[in-house]
Amino acid sequence: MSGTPFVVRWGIISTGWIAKAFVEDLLLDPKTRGVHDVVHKIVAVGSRSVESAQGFIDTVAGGDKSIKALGSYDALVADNDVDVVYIGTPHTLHYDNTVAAINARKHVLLEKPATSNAAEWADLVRRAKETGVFLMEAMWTRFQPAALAVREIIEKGELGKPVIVDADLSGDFGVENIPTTHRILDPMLGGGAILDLGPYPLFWALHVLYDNPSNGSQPPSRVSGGFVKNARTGVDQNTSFALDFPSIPAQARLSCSINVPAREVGAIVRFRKGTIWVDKPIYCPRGYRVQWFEKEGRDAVVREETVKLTWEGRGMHFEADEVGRCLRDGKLESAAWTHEKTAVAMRVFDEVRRQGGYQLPDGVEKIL
Ligand SMILES: NC(=O)C1=CN([C@@H]2O[C@H](COP(=O)(O)OP(=O)(O)OC[C@H]3O[C@@H](n4cnc5c(N)ncnc54)[C@H](OP(=O)(O)O)[C@@H]3O)[C@@H](O)[C@H]2O)C=CC1
Ligand SMILES: O=C1OC[C@@H](O)[C@H](O)[C@H]1O
Repeated sequence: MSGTPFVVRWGIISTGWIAKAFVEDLLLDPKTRGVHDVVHKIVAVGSRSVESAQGFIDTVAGGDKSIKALGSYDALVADNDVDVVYIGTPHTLHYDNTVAAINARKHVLLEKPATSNAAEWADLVRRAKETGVFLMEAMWTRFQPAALAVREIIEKGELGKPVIVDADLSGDFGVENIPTTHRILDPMLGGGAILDLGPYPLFWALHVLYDNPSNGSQPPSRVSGGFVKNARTGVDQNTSFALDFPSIPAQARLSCSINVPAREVGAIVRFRKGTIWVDKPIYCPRGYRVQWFEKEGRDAVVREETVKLTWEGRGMHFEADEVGRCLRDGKLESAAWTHEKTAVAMRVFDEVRRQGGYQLPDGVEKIL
């Protein structure tokens, strides 16, 4: 492919675990994944302390002197060389950090879950549109090869319509021993399974069912959820939620837990004429298996295919490339992971928390 690649000039907010993982992927040469139209440049890293920003640049970016170390998030969003801000702070800070970035007229990619609740997200979308900046939740799974392949299989129609999506994401965070101020346990930081892990089982449901042509972009007609709470802080610990999509008709049965490891099979999509098993971890599957049945209602397997996918890096660069292309093309929203999909997700989380009786402490949600 010829032509000069579009340069995306990133400013990074925070220096925690995910910021490191994202930046490591940004630093990979896009050509290693066959991408020639977009390149990524890290312009600045903003942290609550300048030492942490510099330490991050030293350890993650080899001390690259062209990257500015900034001692506040305000300085980061004010930097004239930054086009788009990546936000990797804990969930309940996403809203304020994004408002600051939008007010500084920066485009934004913000980590999942987008916000603490649906009202905050709706407000961010309104602000981004009014200001004319791009905004996307960093649902990286949507842009990875496995999600694209599953979409293609469904569109071919050989398996018929999806009937059941069964997906779980769990992780054992050692909840008995970690400090109660850890982001997975602290209600002030939106702790618990639903907001941290829930976005991924929900992603597979939205990708397969909400986005299914027979659904006509209808949100789930019913959300039924429940959970066991963590004894130390009261955040949701073992959580399940079911979503009905009557126009298909289909149902998603989803779950997430913070005190057991991920199960062997990540997501299972069941059709009348076959099944797709998505490998774990469901946030970044590097393979899947498909079975075709003899005919509808007969589960004799006539064909089976196991696919393994490989790429360099973790897989966050795929979403970064999408951001670059949207900015290059002057789009304010990704057609693949739209504002509305994030809105549906946030409404589901609100409803599951409401049914389970998990209210964030007063003042955490900036808009109710
Ligand atoms: N897409 C994915 O695969 C993943 C996404 N995430 C998402 O990323 C977000 C952050 O998670 P993670 O990186 O694991 O968290 P970490 O605790 O590792 O990092 C969070 C960073 O946010 C900054 N921060 C600002 N205010 C606070 C505060 N009050 N308490 C703690 N940190 C603060 C700090 O950076 P500084 O000191 O530089 O200001 C800190 O290092 C979450 O929303 C999570 O859902 C997390 C893991 C994987
Ligand atoms: O997004 C995530 O994916 C991986 C999990 O381990 C992490 O807690 C979560 O934030």
